[in-house]
Amino acid sequence: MKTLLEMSGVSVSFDGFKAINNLSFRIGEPELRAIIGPNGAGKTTFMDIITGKTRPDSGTVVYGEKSISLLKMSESEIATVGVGRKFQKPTVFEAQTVRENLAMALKNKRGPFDVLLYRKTQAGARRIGELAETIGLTDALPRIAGELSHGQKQWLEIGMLLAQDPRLLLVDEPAAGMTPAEREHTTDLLKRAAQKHAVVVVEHDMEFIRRLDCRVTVLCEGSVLAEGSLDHVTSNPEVIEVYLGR
Ligand SMILES: Nc1ncnc2c1ncn2[C@@H]1O[C@H](COP(=O)(O)OP(=O)(O)OP(=O)(O)O)[C@@H](O)[C@H]1O
Repeated sequence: MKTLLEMSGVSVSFDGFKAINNLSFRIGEPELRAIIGPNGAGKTTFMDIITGKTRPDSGTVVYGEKSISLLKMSESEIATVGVGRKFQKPTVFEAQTVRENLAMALKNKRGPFDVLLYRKTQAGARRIGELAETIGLTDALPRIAGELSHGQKQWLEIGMLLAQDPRLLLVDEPAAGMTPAEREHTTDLLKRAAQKHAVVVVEHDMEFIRRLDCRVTVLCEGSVLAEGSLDHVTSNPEVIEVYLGR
């Protein structure tokens, strides 16, 4: 597995408080990685640094074969090189159908006016079909997105991110507000996405993480406290003390 993103010695302070403290992290492509840690551990800040929303005070973040520095790029440039982010709250176009949402999200090199045209091309229709299958919304394609359940909206948004062919997908607390059946579907979906992409999932729900069955990074006070299989990290006394034992 080749490395897609490597963060080394990254620190960031907010008003003198070190939210990220000499953090080093590496993810391969493809790979599925879960990030856990107590409140305030720096999980959101970690993702903000990758997407360019927060600039670190020191350290490096390099990406891709050419090891380009993400720290020199704007948020939109970082998105263009293939970093997609899914926030906790779903943001789909509620008044459009599932099919239209996916069509709008498809990478379209011909400009915005051709979006609906693209939908009608064979390649576009095939890709929409594939995406719908990946996210388990094939039967829902003609439905208005606003009528979907919370879980279905989350899957649609993941599909919209996948439509843009990201190389790295950052997913923030996907299990929140989902039914047990929706959570199960979501873990399957993320595992499928991680066969081709690098996928980082920040989540508190340990059952969800167990189902992801992937390498886990434990963050604490802005640094990596432990890393490895879920069984490995959850048997670490320090992890039990700061996170699990509370
Ligand atoms: N813009 C900011 N200004 C000041 N402090 C901040 C800012 N962003 C984050 N912090 C602080 O940095 C620390 C890390 O926050 P962060 O949101 O990254 O943690 P987290 O692991 O995502 O927590 P949670 O699990 O609660 O979402 C916290 O103590 C937070 O209060």
